[in-house]
Amino acid sequence: MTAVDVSYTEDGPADAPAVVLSNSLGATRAMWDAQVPALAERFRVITYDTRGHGESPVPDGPYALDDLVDDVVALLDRLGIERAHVAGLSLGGMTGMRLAAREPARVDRLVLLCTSALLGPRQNWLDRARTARTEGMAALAPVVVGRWFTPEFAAAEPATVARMQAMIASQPGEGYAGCCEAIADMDVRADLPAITAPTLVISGWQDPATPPEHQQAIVDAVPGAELLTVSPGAHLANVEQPLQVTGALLGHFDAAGGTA
Ligand SMILES: O=C(O)CC1=CCC(=O)O1
Repeated sequence: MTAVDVSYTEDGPADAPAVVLSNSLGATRAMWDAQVPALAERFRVITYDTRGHGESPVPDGPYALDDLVDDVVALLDRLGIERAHVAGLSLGGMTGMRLAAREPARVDRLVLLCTSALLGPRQNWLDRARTARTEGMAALAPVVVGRWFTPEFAAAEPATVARMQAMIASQPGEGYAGCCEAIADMDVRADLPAITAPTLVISGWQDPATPPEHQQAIVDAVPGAELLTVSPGAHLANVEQPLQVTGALLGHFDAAGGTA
């Protein structure tokens, strides 16, 4: 499949080092709203909607992980960016791992949040894709959002949870299904030793979707990778723990030098 022109937003100084943020399945670039203002003080921040999500094109699925990587490379080319720091959560992290292994010259430093190098069972993803196509996203949204936050956060922040559930429900069924199929066939374990970008891996201690042992496996395989575990935190740890995660992103990317 050829790359699509994904929809994106730029924040921060155009001449600062670039940071690209890649969203999770069922989310849009708005999932990074808590991180962008602080990052944009020092970096040229590009958030985008993964194909099949938000305002990006929705080609017919299935998609492959390499399609999602091709879209990021095309975005970097479109923006004239040779090399960027990259952070991705869950599906975004899968894209980040494959991008960093396949196109090492394009990735400076890497942050992988609440993600996995192999996320089975395959049939579950194919079943979820079928539900998205036949019943629509409103059928999936309540279950999916239940994995995004700890019960304590959900009780304390019902408006945030409602907003996120609405975000999931508004995704195109075909686009969501195509990305489920990309996850079904995704296995980047062999890519991990080839990642040369300095890598920080972030776990949500209470994440039921990609539990911490998935991130530990990534840390064990990526040369020099470091692990940060946030708690309490479930799958969308950047939303539940915005200060800690934003600080970690800044610290990791700043180590390469940003705009003072
Ligand atoms: O939706 C889920 O179950 C969690 C998830 C897996 C990949 C992703 O991006 O989110």
